[in-house]
This record gives sequence, structure tokens and C-alpha cells, in this order.
Amino acid sequence: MTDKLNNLSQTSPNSNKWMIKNGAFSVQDGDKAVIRGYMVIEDDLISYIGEEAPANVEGIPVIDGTHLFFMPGLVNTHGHAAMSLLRGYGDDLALQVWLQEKMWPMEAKFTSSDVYWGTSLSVVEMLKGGTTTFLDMYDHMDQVGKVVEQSGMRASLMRGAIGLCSEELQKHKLAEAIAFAKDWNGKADGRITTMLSPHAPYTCPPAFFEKFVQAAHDLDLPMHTHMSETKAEVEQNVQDYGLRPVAHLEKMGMFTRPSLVAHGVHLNDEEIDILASHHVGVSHNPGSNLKLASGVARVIELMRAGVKVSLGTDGAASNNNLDMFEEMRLAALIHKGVSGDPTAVPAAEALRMGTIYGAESLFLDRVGVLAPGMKADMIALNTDQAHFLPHSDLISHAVYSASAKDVEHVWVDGKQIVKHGACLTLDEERIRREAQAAFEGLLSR
Ligand SMILES: CSC[C@H]1O[C@@H](n2cnc3c(O)ncnc32)[C@H](O)[C@@H]1O
Ligand SMILES: [Zn+2]
Repeated sequence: MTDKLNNLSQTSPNSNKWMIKNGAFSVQDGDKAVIRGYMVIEDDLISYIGEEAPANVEGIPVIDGTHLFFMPGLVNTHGHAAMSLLRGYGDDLALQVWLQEKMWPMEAKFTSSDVYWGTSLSVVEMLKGGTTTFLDMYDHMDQVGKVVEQSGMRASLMRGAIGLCSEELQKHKLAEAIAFAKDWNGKADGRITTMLSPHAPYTCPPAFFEKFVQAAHDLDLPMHTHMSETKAEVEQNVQDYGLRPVAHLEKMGMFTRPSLVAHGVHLNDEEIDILASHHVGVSHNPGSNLKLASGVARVIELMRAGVKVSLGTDGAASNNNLDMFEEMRLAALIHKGVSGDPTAVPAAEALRMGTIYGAESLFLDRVGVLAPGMKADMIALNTDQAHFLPHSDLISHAVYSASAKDVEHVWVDGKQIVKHGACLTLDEERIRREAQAAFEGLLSR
């Protein structure tokens, strides 16, 4: 039984074993970046990928992958999904002004319902743009967990905590972060994992931050925080604590836990070595860093030192979209421009930053690569379009020419979530209406 891919009647067969033929697959394996042939999926896993027709597939559903490029789903390693409600609200400002005068006053009015609809809006955008896994640091995280469950997406979730408040409120936030991390770890058939996440060293006094480190030890969870995003923040850290942020976080014990830091724009050589020695990952957010004029992270030096650098969009209020193709392209371009070295961050490396390095940075097993034994988290791009021709190097096209709009199909855990560009699991039309209403509600309160 063969389904014509451009007229699919059944792209996610009910059978737990199915096959794609005539596809181009990103394998990034040794010399071969792309192979043309077959892939077999059994339940949530890839069981075969190769140029030869597989054995033992008689009678299983077959999808025709002609004109499709299959890649691992993209992994967005830093963001605040509900902030899509604040897209376009407070553009062209520096980080601290943007946070203090625009974002925080509006976020103080967010209800659970706002977070639900804002997150849903982002999840639709991310899924349709080929992101299959995202990290989310926010408040009202039960709502985010609910959206992830409903959508079929994979996520690393955490209640972000700002400690610029009374001790009583700090206690409450810590308790919420711990309860969320305990309750939701492994939920949604294992698609949700959790971390502990004090917001940043400049918003969390050391005693508060250290309680998160202790909780991360107690619960055996990784940690995530914003770090060294702006020059001003680094200078403030030195004034307040006599240390630059990396040494400060090291002193508070964060790096005794598996850790991922967002941004890492303003780092000196010594700090890069400290991060490398503790295997701390850096989520590079080039779009957000450029828009807030925070600077350009030293990605070439970080990678040369052995630091795992993945990609994130940050929230849609500082980006202003959640298109991971754009982040891969930016990463591949700006580090060439800044260094004057055209070999910096080649396309294949940018793709790894957006896939396997992201999965590893979120401590996920079996995600981020198309290979037997790996999760069937994958996307299919429509290559039968002017900007994808000629079919000289599909990895190059995915990084330098593609955008979210080229995503035709998306699967997570072997289940189809986007088919011909439409989200199957969420009611997109309703989400668009509710998100607009939520924004208007925020303005009127
Ligand atoms: C406590 S929930 C997360 C918190 O983070 C804020 N935020 C969004 N983008 C950034 C950024 O680039 N740097 C620092 N903080 C950021 C968001 O507004 C929430 O309050
Ligand atoms: Zn952020």
C-alpha cells in the first residue's frame, strides 16, 4: 500500500510499523550527509534508514517521499513561549529597559489562561516551523505542560523564578518550581522533562539561587539560567559580588549540576574555559541578542574550547518569531561576518547546533539524529520549490535558503503532528482568536 506523498490520505498510519521510500534523509554520518532511500519507523523509533530496500516490510504502509527532505526535528533550547502575547509590544529597546518598563509590568497581569493561549500560539508556530522540542522557562507552568501534552510536542519545562521580592514570595516561588519539576518530569508519555531555573544571577540573590542548586541536587535535575547577556549585567555582577557571572555561578554551585546557560554573550577566555571544564552548555540566541543589541556571543571560541553550543529563539517578544531556520542561518552568517572567516560555523555545524547539540544540551537521549534506534522526531521539507533548486546540497539549502514555511510534515515519537503544513493536534484557528483576545484583555486591565 503506497501513499502518494503529495496527496496523502494517511501520512501517519495507524500501524505501528511504516516506511518512507524515495526520500532524501539528513544522516550527517561520516562522509555521507544525505542519503536517498528508505526509512522504517516502528512505534516511536526509527528502525532502519538506508539506500537499500529494507527486509521484513511486506504489507506495511508506505509513504512516498519524493520531493521531500527528511531532517531531525529542530530543538529550541531557550524561550518563554507565552511571551508570544507580547510580540511587537516594546520593540527597539535595550534588555533592562525592555524587561523593567515593558515586559514585567505586562507579565504581572498574566493569568493562567493568558499563559495557556500564549503558549498554544507559540507551540503552533514552532511545530509548523519544524521545531519538535523546546525549552520553556516561565510562570503558570502547569498550563505549559497541558499544551505540550495536547500538542504531542517534546519539551524541557521549568518554572523560572525572579527573586527580587520578599522572602515569603521567594519561598513560594521555590516551592512552586520544585512541585512543578517533580510533578511533570516524565509526563506526556515521557515527552516532558524538567529542570530548575532561577531566572538570572542579577535577579536572584545568592541565598535564593543556592536553594535552587540544593533542590537540583535533591531531585537530581539539571539547571538553566540566563547568564552574561549584556555588558551592563556583567559589570553589575562584579560590583555586587566581586565576581563575573561565570565565577559567581560556579561559586554558588550551579555547575555541580548538569547545566545549560542562555546567551553567554559577554565571556572572557577564562570564563569560556570554566564553562568547558564543567561541561556547561550554552544556548546561543542570535536573533534576540541582535534585536536587543546585547552583542554577539563568542561562538567560535566557545566551540573551539569544547563548549556545546545549541540554538534558541528566546521569547517572541525579543525576536520576534520562533523560526529556528532563521536562528541556524543567523548563526552560520554572523560568526563569519564578525570573524572575517568564511569557514566559521559551516552549514552542517549550524544544523547540528539546531538539532543534535540542542537535544544533548537538554539532556535528551535518542533525540536529534535520524538513525536506527533514535526517536522518530523528524520533519520533512518541501524541496520542489525554486529556492531549493538545484538539489546540489540539501544541508546547505536547509541552513542558507530554507525557512519555517518550507516545513510540510512533522512527526514526534513517530506520530504525525503537522501534515501538509497544518497542525493536526491543536485548533489553530481558535488559538489565533483566543491569543488576540488575551492580548486585548491584558491591555484593558
Ligand atoms: C521568570 S519567567 C522568565 C522571565 O524571563 C524574562 N525574559 C525574557 N527574555 C529575557 C531575556 O532575554 N533576558 C532576561 N530575561 C528575559 C521574561 O520576561 C520573564 O519575566
Ligand atoms: Zn530568555
